[in-house]
Amino acid sequence: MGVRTGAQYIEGLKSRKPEVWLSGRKVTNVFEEPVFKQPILEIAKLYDMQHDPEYREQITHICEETGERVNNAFLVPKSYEDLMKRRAVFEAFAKATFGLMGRTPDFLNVVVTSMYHNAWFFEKYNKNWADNIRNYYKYLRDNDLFLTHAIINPQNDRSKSSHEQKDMFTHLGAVKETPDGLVVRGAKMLATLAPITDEVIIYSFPGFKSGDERYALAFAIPIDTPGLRIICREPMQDGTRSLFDHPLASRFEEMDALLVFDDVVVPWDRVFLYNNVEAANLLYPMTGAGQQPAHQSGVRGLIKLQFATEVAMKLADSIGVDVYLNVQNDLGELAQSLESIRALLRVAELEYTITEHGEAMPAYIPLETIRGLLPKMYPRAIEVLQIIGAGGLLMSPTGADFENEELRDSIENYYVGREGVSSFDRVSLFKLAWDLCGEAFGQRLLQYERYYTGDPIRKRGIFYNNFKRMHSPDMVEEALKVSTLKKEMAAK
Ligand SMILES: Cc1cc2nc3c(=O)[nH]c(=O)nc-3n(C[C@H](O)[C@H](O)[C@H](O)COP(=O)(O)OP(=O)(O)OC[C@H]3O[C@@H](n4cnc5c(N)ncnc54)[C@H](O)[C@@H]3O)c2cc1C
Repeated sequence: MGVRTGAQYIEGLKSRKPEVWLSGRKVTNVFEEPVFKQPILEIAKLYDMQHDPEYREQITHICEETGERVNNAFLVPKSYEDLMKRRAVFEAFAKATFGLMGRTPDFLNVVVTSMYHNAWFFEKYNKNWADNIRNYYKYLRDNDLFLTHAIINPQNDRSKSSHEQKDMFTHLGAVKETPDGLVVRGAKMLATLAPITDEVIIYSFPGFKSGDERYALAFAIPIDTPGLRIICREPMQDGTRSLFDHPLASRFEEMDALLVFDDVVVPWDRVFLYNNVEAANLLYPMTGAGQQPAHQSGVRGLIKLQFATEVAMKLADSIGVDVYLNVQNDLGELAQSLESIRALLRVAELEYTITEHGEAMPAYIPLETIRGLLPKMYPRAIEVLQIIGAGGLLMSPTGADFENEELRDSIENYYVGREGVSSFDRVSLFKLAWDLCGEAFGQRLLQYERYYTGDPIRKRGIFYNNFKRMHSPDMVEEALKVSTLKKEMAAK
């Protein structure tokens, strides 16, 4: 089939009946559910972009194997030019969503593409696993599917490993083997956008210990597989809020969910790894499943930071406070953060390496530096928005107030900004800013930036250990050479 349209994506959703729980009730029709409707339409727009002459050549290519047009997320990058083709789709999708949707289809399609190219890793342990990941990649690519993923065990007792939890199947684990497939039971988190995807892929961050064999798993199944229950967190909007009052929160909410597997049968041809602690721990670092999507996250993070910076600049300008040094200082800081991330991303792309298996890999150090800095820079951008908007963020009337004749004079007089900024423009802008920095929607966006790629504290620890391994302190050794004391002592 090759690239789908938005309508085909929606048809796919309508053809499935996943078990989705939302605020205490079972959702019977995902597409008609108000909470999901607008986010579905936003994702559908991304699928339509693949056919739009403005984007088509930049974000898709003709697949050598099938002759069909497919998304660049499915391109195995072998050169700098290929990395740029992938960047084009990351950037186009991120710009279309202002960087506010992190798990757009390109994210996990890049993960599976990288696993496919590194099927040698699976082959080391089991030939069937390698065949399965190769076939799965082709299935995804040729049907242009949208995945969610759940790679974290639920937060129960973090001081104990999976096999030490009170219940053997609190964390997702294998129950038994059957001729039809592997039976799995237990939970995984935090499957963003799960209700509106086609399939789910399960794998894990490293950290399994001996005794955790049954939890050392990787597989993918359709999102409506019997026994798979999707329990959504409380929604942050009810799907009926006006676009004027909530221009972002009403459109871009990414639902997060806990996945519960109630004796789900995973067909054997969908099992990529099982019962092997070593393989489960090495999957993430050895297959590019961590590093390749960091390119997508870096591009997406840059656009999101750019968006927050632009909103802050426009907000300050609209009420004339950017004449003050303190405000210029805060805005200058955001602009410098933005430029730092932009530069790091370029370095990651320009300093790419080719792995021994022929895959172009954006550079680890700058990508991980982005991952380490954004969880500090983005919350700071949100703080600056709150500081500059101050009380004005809490005085916006609603769209309904604008439409009421009786209030017209008051609204037109008292909500205006600096000269040339009408009350309508000023209030619209402040509402946009409040969605980002005040609404529960905005707080989730902030929490996403802190945690979407794992615990930033442990990530930075891992980064430092890798940096230390890759970086010898030559300058210090050079500086210490001037002292002759060591030689004199050795001579004695
Ligand atoms: C908005 C959002 C969307 C997400 N989307 C997805 C998704 O689509 N798919 C997915 O799989 N995951 C997703 N995640 C989950 C994300 O991967 C995790 O939040 C992240 O890995 C951190 O794990 P945790 O939340 O369980 O925190 P924990 O690991 O429980 O950490 C909680 C606190 O305890 C500390 N801590 C815990 N264990 C240790 C330890 N061993 N050593 C030192 N300190 C420790 C941490 O530093 C942290 O402060 C999402 C998260 C968020 C917030």
